[in-house]
Amino acid sequence: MSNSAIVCQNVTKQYGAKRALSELTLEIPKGRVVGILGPNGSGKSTLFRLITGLTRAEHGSIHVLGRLPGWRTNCDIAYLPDRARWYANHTVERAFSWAEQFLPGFDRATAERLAEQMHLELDMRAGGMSRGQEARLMLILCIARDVPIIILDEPFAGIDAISRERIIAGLIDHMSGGDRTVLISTHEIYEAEALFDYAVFLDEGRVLLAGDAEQLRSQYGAIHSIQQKLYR
Ligand SMILES: Nc1ncnc2c1ncn2[C@@H]1O[C@H](COP(=O)(O)OP(=O)(O)OP(=O)(O)O)[C@@H](O)[C@H]1O
Repeated sequence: MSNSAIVCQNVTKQYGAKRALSELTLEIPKGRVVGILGPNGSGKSTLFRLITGLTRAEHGSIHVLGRLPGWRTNCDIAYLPDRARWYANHTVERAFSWAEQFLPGFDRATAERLAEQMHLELDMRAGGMSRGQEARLMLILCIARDVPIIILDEPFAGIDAISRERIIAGLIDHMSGGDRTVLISTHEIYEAEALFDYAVFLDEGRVLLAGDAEQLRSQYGAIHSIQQKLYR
């Protein structure tokens, strides 16, 4: 059985004349927390949309747990898209009930524990939440699922530093020692660095550098300083 969670071979994705991914080849091992890093427009969200089957590549192949992306592989993926929102009239409690019914692998007890840890009250309505509170709700709905792959697209965007620290601490606590593969794209690399044990640096739809975070650190220094050097 393969040790790879996701395998991309020579993947090219065009949006009209714009090439978002260009002959991208990448192998992500199972059971790692992976930082998908790169400047605006480097192709991070496009890669996630291809993995979740929301869009198709013009060339190349993608395999998720050995299968082509589609509804079967999506039962194995919890995906938090960029700029995700929840139903305004749902309280946290109602969102958890909804998730229990409709999201494969959602565990309510885990969600309630995470909500307490991330200071999110169960009777709050999504419509009355601050951006940071809603971001925490969206994140919990994703990570409280017992699925082999979790994809978080910019989970910390627009969230203040205190809330970010709280979310990252909750994530580290929740993810540590698990056997899930977690892909996280973020520009908050300095704060999120401790989360990653594997890193992929993209630029203009290609992989510039990828590998085990410890090996990269011993070779080049901290992940955030690698980023500074690569995109200078
Ligand atoms: N639906 C679309 N139609 C046209 N062009 C698109 C579309 N989605 C993405 N692109 C383009 O593809 C390229 C890659 O975009 P993508 O959103 O994947 O980058 P990203 O690395 O996630 O960026 P960011 O860090 O800003 O979220 C960009 O140049 C973007 O403008």
